[in-house]
Amino acid sequence: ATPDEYRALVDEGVVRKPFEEVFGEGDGTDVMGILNVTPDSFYDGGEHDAVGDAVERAYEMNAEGADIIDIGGESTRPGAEPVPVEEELDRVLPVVERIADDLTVSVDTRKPEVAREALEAGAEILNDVTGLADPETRRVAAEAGCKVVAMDSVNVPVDPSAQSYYDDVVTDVARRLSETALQARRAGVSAEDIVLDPGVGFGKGTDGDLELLRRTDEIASLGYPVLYGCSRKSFLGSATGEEEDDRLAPSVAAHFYAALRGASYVRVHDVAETARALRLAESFD
Ligand SMILES: Nc1nc2ncc(COP(=O)(O)OP(=O)(O)O)nc2c(=O)[nH]1
Repeated sequence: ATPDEYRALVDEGVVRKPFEEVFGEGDGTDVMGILNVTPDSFYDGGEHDAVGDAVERAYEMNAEGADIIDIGGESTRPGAEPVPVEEELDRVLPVVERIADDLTVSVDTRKPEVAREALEAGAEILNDVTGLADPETRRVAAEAGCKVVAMDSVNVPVDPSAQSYYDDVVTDVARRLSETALQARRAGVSAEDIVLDPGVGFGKGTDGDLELLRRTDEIASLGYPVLYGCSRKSFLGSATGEEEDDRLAPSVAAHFYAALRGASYVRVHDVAETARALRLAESFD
């Protein structure tokens, strides 16, 4: 939407977010640093203190400019091994407990039990790739009064009977995200605690991911802060032709662009490089 179209939507009360926050000054874009506490990250069969390593990495990301540390105990990659609740708790809780007093922690989980215990241990944000599809998770978030990142994951339709009426991925994702936000609010999650995330890399295909990035401003004009998580994702490799490299440059460029087009948060592996690029974006304001 252009600023004029957006202003008209605000006047009609269609969208909630103040105009200037989406198109104007705003307070910049926050960096969410990714801290995977999964076997293929820190755990090497218990050879040495995996919790200590994770804690060290959390403080390192904070020093590099991360505003939030996103702790995940289960990979969401398609085909990844599901992790039992107890195991996910054993991976996540010790790290949350060690850093939550100093750092802003989000917990990246699909399980209400993990959400509840991580929030009790001091996490302030629930990051749910299923968009709080589980009613129990919505109850946990409402009771905790925490911030939530609700991500669109196409294989978890909010309303199973709703078909994708559009042939346009951005309209389709925007519709599902609006339904996701309404579903959370009906469960008692406050509107100002909701961050929406189009779920780049989750079932939209390379073209869909590129379109969601290109039209960040349309997702950002839904009336809620948005988070983009493009870091090192395969669509960046396909789009730039470097299939196997670490995709650092396209990841930083993607989040720089998303920030300019209205994203309030970016979820990244490479915190220092991204934080520096965002300072350039903020200098444009
Ligand atoms: N809100 C949000 N959460 C997410 N969690 C995991 C992944 C991808 O998970 P995975 O492929 O396991 O890798 P990593 O956690 O290293 O990004 N992507 C997102 C995302 O885009 N948005």
